[in-house]
Amino acid sequence: MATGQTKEAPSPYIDPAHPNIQRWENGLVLYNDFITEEEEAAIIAAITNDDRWTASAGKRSSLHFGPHFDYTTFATSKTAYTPLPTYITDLLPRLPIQDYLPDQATVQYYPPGTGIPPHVDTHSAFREALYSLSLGSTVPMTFKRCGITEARRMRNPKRSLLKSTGTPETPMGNTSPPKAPIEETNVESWELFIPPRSLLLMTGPSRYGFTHGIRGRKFDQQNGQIVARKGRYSITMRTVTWGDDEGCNCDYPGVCDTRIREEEKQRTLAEGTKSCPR
Ligand SMILES: O=C(O)CCC(=O)C(=O)O
Ligand SMILES: [Fe+2]
Repeated sequence: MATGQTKEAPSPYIDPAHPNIQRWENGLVLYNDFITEEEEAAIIAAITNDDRWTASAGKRSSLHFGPHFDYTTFATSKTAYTPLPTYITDLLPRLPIQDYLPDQATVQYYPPGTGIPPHVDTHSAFREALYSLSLGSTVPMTFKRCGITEARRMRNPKRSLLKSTGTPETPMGNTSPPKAPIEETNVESWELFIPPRSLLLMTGPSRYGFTHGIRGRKFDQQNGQIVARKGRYSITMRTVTWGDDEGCNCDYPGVCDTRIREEEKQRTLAEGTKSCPR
């Protein structure tokens, strides 16, 4: 159900030969029934058996595989590493893009009422394809085309990828006093209901130039019905770039960490030139 400017997702393109696959113009693809109910139950059992979970009632919690995702740098840790479990490696040969495969995964549990703030996964940290496998409950995910608001938020020093104070509960790390809201009109923003057992793939603009996030609600309005959310697990799978920072030419400099770092470097140089006594 639309909230503010957020609308329902536009109609996807569906190839009649593959009715389970929905594609959007911005590069988003949803593979419905990517896994069976039996596979879902087995994966949930394996996830819940992991002895690294710590009690955090009523909060989103996560487990990391491959190089651990670091919520202070919004990239992967250079030191913390856990091998991918077989319930993830077994899925790799079935992923739609086989040119390169995920080597990092974050498993998250969302109790009803929790979500994840809108964010763009760090451009420089991961290759293009981002996957999210959903288990347990349908949730609406909001996709918003990035504009001035996101560019400003990404440049907030408290959020900065270099000086971030972000925590797992605030991946955008934006903890400063709110600035005057920016008037944005006609910004593309829509909610897509993501069912359990589906695989979401973000590529192109949906990966680089749209935020994605989940509002923390206990109930959702879906097709005119109020539906209680259940607990949801997701497995986000990504391919680490391993520090091959070759600059970036993406079409979204406003939310590109590589460009922001370059801006900061230029600003520091300019300030150094100004203060340098002749
Ligand atoms: O839970 C999800 O499906 C998405 C999680 C996500 O966006 C992330 O971990 O970056
Ligand atoms: Fe994400």
